[in-house]
Amino acid sequence: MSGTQQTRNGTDTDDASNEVVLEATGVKKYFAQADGMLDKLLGENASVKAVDGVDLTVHEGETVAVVGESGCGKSTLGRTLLQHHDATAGSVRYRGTELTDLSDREMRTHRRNIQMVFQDPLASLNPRQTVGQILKAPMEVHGIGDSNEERTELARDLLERVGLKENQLERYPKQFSGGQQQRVGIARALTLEPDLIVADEPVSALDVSVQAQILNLLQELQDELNLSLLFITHDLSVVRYLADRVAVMYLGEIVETAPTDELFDNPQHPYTQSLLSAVPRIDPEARTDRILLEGSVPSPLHPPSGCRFHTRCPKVVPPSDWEGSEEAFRRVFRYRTRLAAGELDPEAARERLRAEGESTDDGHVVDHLVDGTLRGTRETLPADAVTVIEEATAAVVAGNDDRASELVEEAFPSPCAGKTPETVAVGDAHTAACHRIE
Ligand SMILES: Nc1ncnc2c1ncn2[C@@H]1O[C@H](COP(=O)(O)OP(=O)(O)OP(=O)(O)O)[C@@H](O)[C@H]1O
Repeated sequence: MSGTQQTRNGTDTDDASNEVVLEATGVKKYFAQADGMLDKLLGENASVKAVDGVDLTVHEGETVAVVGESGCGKSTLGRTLLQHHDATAGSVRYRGTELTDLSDREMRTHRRNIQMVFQDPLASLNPRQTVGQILKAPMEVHGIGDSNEERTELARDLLERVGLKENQLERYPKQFSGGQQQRVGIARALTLEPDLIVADEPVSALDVSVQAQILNLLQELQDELNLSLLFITHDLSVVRYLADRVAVMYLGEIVETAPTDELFDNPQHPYTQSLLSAVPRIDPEARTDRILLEGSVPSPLHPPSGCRFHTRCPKVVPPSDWEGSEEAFRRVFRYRTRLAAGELDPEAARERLRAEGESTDDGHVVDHLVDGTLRGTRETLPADAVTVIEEATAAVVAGNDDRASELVEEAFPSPCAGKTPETVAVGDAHTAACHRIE
């Protein structure tokens, strides 16, 4: 990050004056693939690239949000930063100390400083312990408080601090509402007086009416205790008033980082733009049409080549010698993507023709699939492109999928599929990785 900005609690986050609490560089977390039959067929060395080269910095008193759809690797990133997972590669420094080099025993001391709040508070609280026991257990391990009475007193203070009553110390987690359970989860995270909290979807399991209360609580605590907060969420609307900076994650990579207001006002990456288009905006001028992304996040077992978002990107870049419009290119590129995903289904087409009493020979099936693909846009495409679509579809119907893929990959190349985009600065403290802005 460069330059100066104000954190939500009013302090400057100037590189020169504001200390870096957490600095992740090139962090990767790959999981060995489970030992199933399909996995064996896919190759022994296949690994799930859940986090794949992430750089992230959190300054003192700053809230950084990591956002992205489900399955983008956000939780894995959070857990890897906290050393709950061993990083496959990369560096994680907490106030200058390299955490990935520490032994378990050495890490235990640092855990005091970095705590986690989980999505499902009930699952993360021991049901057989009272709240008092839950709060006092970490204090005992870390030698906080000289006596049980002193620890009980500290636990009471914590409960009050998170908006619960001190007489609730003897209750069990199940006796609390969801929002109250999350308050207990937050109190537990605070027992060791950490200076960094990683909150993984802390409100997404709660009723909407309770979400704002928990977000307010986190913000109040942050102001009061000068905490740094790494806030993980799939919901961009949650971060608007909470985060100082946002890192947008897609399929294991950070694709855009910016101060929150800048990200909302001037998003650069098409993925960010599509996430933002789903956020309700009060200002009518700021409203944009909803950009619907097709499909879900691809498997991190075999992530797409080039820009990982290219298979779903509504702004995929045509090659320099493309003769049609950008819109026309995106249509043929979509065909290429569908074909690669095995979504062109000759048998379903044949069934439909049969049901309609039409001929089901290969020629008719090809025509039916091509018509479905072009759907009244034939005239808007260069003639060569139509020919390629016809030939590739014929290859699919003949059972030669490899030939079909070859044809479309050669005829409809895109820098987005061919080359990984560089992360470039697009403004003050604003970076993005997209071929459109290189
Ligand atoms: N222990 C594991 N072994 C194998 N794959 C895993 C493991 N943990 C996560 N993954 C895979 O890594 C990818 C990223 O998962 P992760 O939970 O980090 O994503 P996420 O963005 O936090 O999504 P969600 O909000 O749904 O948890 C997913 O494809 C997931 O299936």
